[in-house]
Amino acid sequence: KQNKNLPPSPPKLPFIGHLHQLGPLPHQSLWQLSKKYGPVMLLRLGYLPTVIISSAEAAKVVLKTHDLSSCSRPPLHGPRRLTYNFRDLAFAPYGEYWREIRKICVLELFSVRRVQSYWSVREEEITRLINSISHHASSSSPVDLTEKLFALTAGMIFRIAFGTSFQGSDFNHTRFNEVVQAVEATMGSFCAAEYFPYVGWIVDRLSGLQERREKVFRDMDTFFQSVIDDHLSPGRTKQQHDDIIDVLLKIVKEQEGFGAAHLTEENIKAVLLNIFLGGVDTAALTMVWAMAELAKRPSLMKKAQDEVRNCVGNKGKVTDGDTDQLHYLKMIIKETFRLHPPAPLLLARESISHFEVNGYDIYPKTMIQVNAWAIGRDPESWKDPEEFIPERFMDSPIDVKGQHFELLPFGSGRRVCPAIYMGTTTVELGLANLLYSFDWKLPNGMKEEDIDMEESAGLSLTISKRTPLKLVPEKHF
Ligand code: HEM
Repeated sequence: KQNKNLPPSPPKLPFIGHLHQLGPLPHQSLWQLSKKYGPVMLLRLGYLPTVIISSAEAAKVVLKTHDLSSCSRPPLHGPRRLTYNFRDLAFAPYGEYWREIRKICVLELFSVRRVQSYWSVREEEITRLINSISHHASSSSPVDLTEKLFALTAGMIFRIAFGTSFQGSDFNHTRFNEVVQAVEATMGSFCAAEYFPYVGWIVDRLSGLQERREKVFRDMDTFFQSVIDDHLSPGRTKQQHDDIIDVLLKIVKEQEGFGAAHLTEENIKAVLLNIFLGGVDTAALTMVWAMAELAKRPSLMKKAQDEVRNCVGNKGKVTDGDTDQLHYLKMIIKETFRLHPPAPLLLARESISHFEVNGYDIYPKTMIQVNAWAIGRDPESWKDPEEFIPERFMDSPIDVKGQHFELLPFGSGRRVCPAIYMGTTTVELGLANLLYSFDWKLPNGMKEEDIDMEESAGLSLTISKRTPLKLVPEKHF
């Protein structure tokens, strides 16, 4: 194409293209590159043409103006096997199947009504968390908040999906955690076949990746199948509320409300995988980063505690209905999402048809990565972008639902996270209870500036804090 106007690119190396530019924290390397090459940049990752978007303005053009042209997902080798050949929601290409499964998930699994019906699960799991932290408070010993908050979200999602708690189930939750972690590690592993067609699979076979992926797939499949079989067994006692497997099994049985495609148990397992990958890490990471930012700034911590304690009084715990009034806490959460979006590059998209961004041509089958992490730090959109200032959201209309392109923790457009309500409810309730029930001190000898705010390196879809957050709780209520 003679007249094509491609986005700017850094110099590339033969064969590997720009892969060497990615570094251990790809969103940070891409942010640095965007300062030189601009908010719309073209990279070649091996053979894969990839456009990186790093400003709110360009993100709006891609995710809003040209949402339809850019809303597919690249058929990556990493997730292919683990999602039963893209029979899930998150990695499925755009088309009839994705539209139908998305409709079901939005209406049946993530609706406000459904999420509210799980209020008792949330409250019981939070009570369990508070009780376990109270043990540390009585001995004034530091508590590993990273571990506790991951246990909280895993416990909630496990019960919401499977209708039974870790404690009351026949399923070994240590085994379950191992399976989920192995899936995440495999998805995040460097996969040569992604970038080098025809020859990459040889590298993956030699490095053992293919074999590891196959093993992880078999473990995950066996686990999900045993839970499904348990739900189908005639002797099973019915729970008060349908869990996610009940809802999906009903749809598979009746095949109702689903268009041309035929749903099977494989689709249930693939969607369950999305729920575990999407639901556990994201909310836990957000709470860990928020507590770390507050521990660094005791005056903000005190302000948030005063708000929640004044609002809830002596009730003993914060419940679902209370969080609506916690305006300062909501500002803290937005500020945490701005500086620490759990999925810094969202999920990769793939263009379906030609369109233009800032005058540059984007051709079909181009991978598109929106760097939400870089956009949250863009001085064009934010004053003092590196500072943690929740008050910046006072009297501001900016929210996280995908309409304000300077703040995109859940993405935007057709592929926006379908579980925003579920995610924010968990984060709000978890943080509100931690702030209500305890005062938080730093372990002996540690100063605010000693708190490690570095991110852990890796190719995984989410970013965590490099070191676990350990704080000493003092019981308040
Ligand atoms: C703080 C919590 C959460 C954050 C920050 C978050 C973030 C995201 C992001 C950035 C995307 C990609 C959006 C895009 O491509 O434009 C996404 C998609 C998705 N999320 Fe979430 N998420 C959260 C909670 C959850 C939960 C609790 C679930 C399920 C239980 C979930 C399930 C999904 C699914 C299935 C998709 C794929 C949607 C599609 O491709 O059509 N997420 N999420």
